[in-house]
Amino acid sequence: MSLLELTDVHTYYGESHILQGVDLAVEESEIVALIGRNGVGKTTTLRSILQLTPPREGTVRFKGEDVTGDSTHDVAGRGIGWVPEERRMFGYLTVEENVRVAVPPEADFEAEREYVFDLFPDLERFREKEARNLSGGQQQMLAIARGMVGNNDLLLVDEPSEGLAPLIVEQVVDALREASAETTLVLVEQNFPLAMDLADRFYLLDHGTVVESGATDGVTADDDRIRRYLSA
Ligand SMILES: Nc1ncnc2c1ncn2[C@@H]1O[C@H](COP(=O)(O)OP(=O)(O)OP(=O)(O)O)[C@@H](O)[C@H]1O
Repeated sequence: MSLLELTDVHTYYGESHILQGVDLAVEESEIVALIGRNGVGKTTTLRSILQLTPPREGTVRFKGEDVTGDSTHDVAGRGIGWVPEERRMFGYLTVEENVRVAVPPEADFEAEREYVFDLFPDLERFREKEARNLSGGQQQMLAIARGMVGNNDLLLVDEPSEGLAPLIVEQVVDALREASAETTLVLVEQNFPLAMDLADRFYLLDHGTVVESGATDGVTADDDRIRRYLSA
């Protein structure tokens, strides 16, 4: 049984048929990258998993259970964390307060704080700093930390390297590697070499379906089967 399984998922925004039968599976402790041009449905796939935009057809299974049509709150509560593209944090709250608001009421805040600060010691140094005063890389790290809170078994990360300078991207990659020792990762990533470097496997999307997939080992952007879907 796979940790996450999407079968023939069709998702719409109004009348726009965005996902047109997505099939994918993610095994425990893997890092899986979703790649493809702008607008092919990568973010929509993450939204479909979380039931933020529930699929109209097909099924999403997590830990063997069909979660299609469940509330996002319930799906997340089963152990799925989300790091949205826009990072969504509270700018006027400190790093520590941002972690605090991510901790579910029933969880132990002290334990969760220790867990994320152990994982990301840089954040501990900035714990009193307001999130709006962090650098882009530090904000991304905080967003990842917030996604890790609650002992999630799966973390969905949307465009972690977007808008970051190369040196900062390296820090974020390190943070994701730290995270992956603890949890399974599915990431949407536009930076193709980075996606191949970080992930174990990839799914290449085009027009709302998976057109290629496999191990990332040795795959380059020059690969014919990749190039025709990535170049404009
Ligand atoms: N809320 C929405 N309402 C209507 N259409 C949407 C909405 N969000 C996204 N779309 C459209 O759905 C399609 C897929 O978007 P999606 O964000 O999943 O693409 P993506 O592969 O993640 O690309 P990007 O890197 O641009 O985010 C696009 O054509 C986009 O314009």
